[in-house]
Amino acid sequence: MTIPLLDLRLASDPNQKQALLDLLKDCLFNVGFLYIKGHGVPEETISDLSEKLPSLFDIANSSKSRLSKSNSPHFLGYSGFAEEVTLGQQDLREQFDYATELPVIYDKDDNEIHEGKDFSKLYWWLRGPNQWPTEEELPGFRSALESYHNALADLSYRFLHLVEEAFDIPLGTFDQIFGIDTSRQVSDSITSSTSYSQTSSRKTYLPSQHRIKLVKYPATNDEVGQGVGPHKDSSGLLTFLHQVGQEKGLEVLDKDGNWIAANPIPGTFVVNFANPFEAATDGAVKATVHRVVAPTERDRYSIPFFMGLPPNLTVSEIRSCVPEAVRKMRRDEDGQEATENAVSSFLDPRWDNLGESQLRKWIRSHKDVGRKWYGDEVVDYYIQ
Ligand SMILES: O=C(O)CCC(=O)C(=O)O
Ligand SMILES: [Fe+2]
Repeated sequence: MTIPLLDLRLASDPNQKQALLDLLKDCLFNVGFLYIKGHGVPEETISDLSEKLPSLFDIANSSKSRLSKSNSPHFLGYSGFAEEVTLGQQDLREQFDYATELPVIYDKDDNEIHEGKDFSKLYWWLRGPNQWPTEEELPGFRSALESYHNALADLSYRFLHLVEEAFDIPLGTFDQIFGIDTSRQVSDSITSSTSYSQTSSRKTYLPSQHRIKLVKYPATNDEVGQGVGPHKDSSGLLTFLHQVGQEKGLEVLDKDGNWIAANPIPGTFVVNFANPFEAATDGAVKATVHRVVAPTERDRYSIPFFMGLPPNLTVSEIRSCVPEAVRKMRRDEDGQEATENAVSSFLDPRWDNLGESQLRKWIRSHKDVGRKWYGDEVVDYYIQ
């Protein structure tokens, strides 16, 4: 089985656009992952950030400690080699987590009223500033990362407009949940001939927090190891992954349970569908299971961008953007019960707000940070 490669430039060619949308539908409903090219992100924006990664991971240990995630209630910053665990096994990688630069809006004192087991507003504390190396430590890093962030956010909105077209729903249906006017991208680059729906005023959301991970998988010198264990992404709706250089290791699970290599292809991003997408579509689009086999000879670097969702968005609200015709596809295939099981593993009704599932995810993968900032009672509640 080969992973489809979609050229997004075909979206602006009236003769080829339908073929692109048909292929996208196949990726959404049958394959589960894809590469994209012709995505409009300038090559220099990608290389400016990618080429700084070796120096970023080579900064002094004292700088890494200063930037440690344990300093951040927002789970932003550095985590050391093999500090994260997937499926009970250590991941052989180190990473820096960054996000849309946002001010802290969470007020701890305001939330003291939530006593007992009501932690339902704590997720606002995930929003907050990044931890940056100084200009002396890594010249130009912050501006390279911010440019990359902005370009990928723009790409994610444009890509979502194509998904809307593949779902046969009005262009701009999802715009209302991003709290910004994405109509500019619609007219700029996807199409000028299709109309899009006006954003509704029923509920407004603050701008999303997108997340970017900068990852290094050091060469293991011939030992086979787990770079990152099999998982579905849950930090947003869609993931756009840039694999730096030619190091292999990424594998995706196909419908028949086979691991398929998703080797780097220059000029492309790999696109994954994340858990909230699976929930929004009632399992019609399944979240992609993937893993990374640790490289044996040369270090491997990668940059996943996770398209964020507003934390106070509920699963039922995002579901209401997806038409019944799409959501029932999974039900027709597997029956009602299978749908419920697939979706409930991610979204327990106890944490219906996406923000709460995010907080739970971060606490589960970094319990020490959780205990330090959120306390034992909260951590024990979420890891049960
Ligand atoms: O490094 C990669 O290629 C994939 C990383 C990944 O799947 C993740 O961080 O969620
Ligand atoms: Fe992932």
